[in-house]
Amino acid sequence: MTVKLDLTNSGIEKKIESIKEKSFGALDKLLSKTGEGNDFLGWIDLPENYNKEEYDRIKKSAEKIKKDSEVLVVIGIGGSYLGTKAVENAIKPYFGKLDGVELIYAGHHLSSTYMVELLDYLKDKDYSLNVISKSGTTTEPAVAFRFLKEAIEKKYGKEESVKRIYVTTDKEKGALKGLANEVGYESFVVPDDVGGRFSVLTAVGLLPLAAAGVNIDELMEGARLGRKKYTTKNFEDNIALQYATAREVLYDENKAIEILVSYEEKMRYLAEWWKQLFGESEGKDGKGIFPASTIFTTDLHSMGQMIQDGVRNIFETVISIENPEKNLNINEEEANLDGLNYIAGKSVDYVNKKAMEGTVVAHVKGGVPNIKIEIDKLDEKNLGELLYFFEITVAVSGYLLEVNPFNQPGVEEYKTQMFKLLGKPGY
Ligand SMILES: O=P(O)(O)OC[C@H]1O[C@H](O)[C@H](O)[C@@H](O)[C@@H]1O
Repeated sequence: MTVKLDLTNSGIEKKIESIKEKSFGALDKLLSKTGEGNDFLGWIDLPENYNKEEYDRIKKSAEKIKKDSEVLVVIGIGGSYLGTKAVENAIKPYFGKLDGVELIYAGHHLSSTYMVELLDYLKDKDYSLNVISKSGTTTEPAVAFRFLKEAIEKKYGKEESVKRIYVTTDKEKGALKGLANEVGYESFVVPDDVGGRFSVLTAVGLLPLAAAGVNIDELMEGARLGRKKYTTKNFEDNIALQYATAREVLYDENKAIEILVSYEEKMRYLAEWWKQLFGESEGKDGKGIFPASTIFTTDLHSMGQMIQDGVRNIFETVISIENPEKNLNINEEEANLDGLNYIAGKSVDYVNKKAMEGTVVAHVKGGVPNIKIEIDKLDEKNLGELLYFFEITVAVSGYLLEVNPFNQPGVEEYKTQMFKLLGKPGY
């Protein structure tokens, strides 16, 4: 077992028994494709059932990008960039990069300052663009692409720039597809039945990740393992089902906020990806657990007070990484002026783990139930499995909540209001 679940500090182990059957029903609905949103279930079989020709083309394009570019600008928002950023940040070293290009993100907000500074930064870099939008019509990446396309064409000329632009979008719909067809950009497909927030294991995530030097074969292998484990119709063996059930019980007990906690800074963006996955899937019809995230021990010094003593509507889900990639021991110092000799001979990770254990005790005592997810180490394979684990969990959770986990009608509201203010035709 690579991903493990520990519910001993959740305080609800007995209650889980009582809704086990309901959870089974939810998983069954998902796997038999009879629930709401069943036209968006392509992600379930994706680890096995993906387009092999396209997968090879992704690898070839990644090699070409590595050869002719120092930077790949990933243009996308929401599900079109968060999975990439989550995996990239979890895998790459803190300082420097893997054996691949530097990924720079664009089109994930509308900061004019960012765009000016990015265009300036790219001036003396060799770069390529990967514009990613399932709908092909999202404003933020469209605006960014307009600027970046102009810049790349100016730098390399029309002909060469076409070979440096990669488009990932719907197979036939949307403005981006139209443009790609017209100009002849190398294109990749976001399958119809895979929603944006479930698309990290399609070309959406795989092309930029491969270009950055992430091992996408291992990522897919992990997801394949996840598919075997988390589609199992056996409660005792299926920890995604157990996690979804625990969340449902806690929500029934008015724990309306879930904080995803990690003690590893590299997991910051995995939590951002998780927030979109859970927030967009569950938050509807006046229901849903609000997904939040913290990195400890950093945020214990800022959010710790609120978690320990504030409104008791929180539970925590801690992702613990058993073995850090790297570790170092704290040395003994004769003078001991900093008073740290009591931990001399211990490793930094040992201190981190004790902080984790102590925090669990403190928060549980303070009325914050704790769920622990454990992985043995942070690598592509475990990440692939973890991504898939969360995807199954959120689908089952959504059905338990009796919402459609696969749409996001609420997101349209801000767009409508913004378009009205901008004077977009038809609004
Ligand atoms: O890939 P796109 O179609 O550009 O969508 C990007 C994102 O924006 C939308 O507004 C949705 O709420 C997200 O689910 C989606 O991931």
